[in-house]
Amino acid sequence: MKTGFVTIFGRPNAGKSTLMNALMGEKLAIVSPKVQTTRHRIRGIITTDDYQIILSDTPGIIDPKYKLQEKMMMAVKSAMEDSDVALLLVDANENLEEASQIFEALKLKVPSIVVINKTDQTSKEKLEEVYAFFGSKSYCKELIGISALKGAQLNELTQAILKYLPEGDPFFDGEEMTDLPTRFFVAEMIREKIFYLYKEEIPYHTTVLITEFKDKTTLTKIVADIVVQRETQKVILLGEGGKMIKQLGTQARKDIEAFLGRKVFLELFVKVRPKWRDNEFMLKEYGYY
Ligand SMILES: Nc1nc2c(ncn2[C@@H]2O[C@H](COP(=O)(O)OP(=O)(O)OP(=O)(O)O)[C@@H](O)[C@H]2O)c(=O)[nH]1
Repeated sequence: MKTGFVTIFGRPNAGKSTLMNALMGEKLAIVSPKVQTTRHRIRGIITTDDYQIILSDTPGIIDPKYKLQEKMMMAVKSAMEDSDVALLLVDANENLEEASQIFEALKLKVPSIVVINKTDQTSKEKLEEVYAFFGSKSYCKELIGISALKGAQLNELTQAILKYLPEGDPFFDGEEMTDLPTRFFVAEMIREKIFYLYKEEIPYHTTVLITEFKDKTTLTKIVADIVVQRETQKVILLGEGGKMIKQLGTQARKDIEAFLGRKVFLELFVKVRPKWRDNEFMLKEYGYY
């Protein structure tokens, strides 16, 4: 059996989370059109009779400006240290030179597959240019074009990954899909809705903390704090007469119900915690290690 750790690296918005979900056939990682949606390393486990791939989605690689972003980059680093294969994901339409510089700077010691994403919205000529560009790079063991969104060429990608995975016994039970707790995904689903519903900086100043999670006979009761940095952000989150937070709650609850497969009672509170993104203690409390 082939077993090993595969990490998806790439710049913000390359489509890492979309690829992770497409390979898993399940939505584990949250996705949004905004950059820096992913803040943690998220592990998904794919087990078949022939292989176990332990896939990691990582935050987009950036130059950190505040402590939260430093933590995000530490998540990238820790994923780097225990991978057998790296997927270097690039949006076919992004700046290739900048993407390549980042891949080079990772100084990966493991085989790297350059994965060109978003081929569904890329012209043939442009794709040829991208292939030629990465094909000549020394870190590129293998080159493959996909569309994570449309699910194109994913079998080919899996076959390419398997070529480089070592033989070994599975690390996880075949039934397990992730090593992260349910609460984590619930908080992420709320966070995803914030990325969709609120404009500009709001999602970047916000985090979500699950404070209560109780399975009752007919439903699961979930209470969460939405943490922001300033009073003005709290006002925006709530919206006029609480309109926005109500919408957020309804949308998040629907996703959580589908995820848990049972009815959910979701209660949301907005808390102001000045400068939480730069506070080591609060970052820990909110799950950023
Ligand atoms: N057209 C097209 N869009 C895609 C594809 N893959 C991802 N996207 C879109 O690109 C955007 C970013 O996708 P994500 O999966 O959140 O990207 P990410 O790399 O995880 O982003 P960060 O969290 O910023 O690191 C979303 O709007 C996706 O729907 C693709 O193959 N084709």
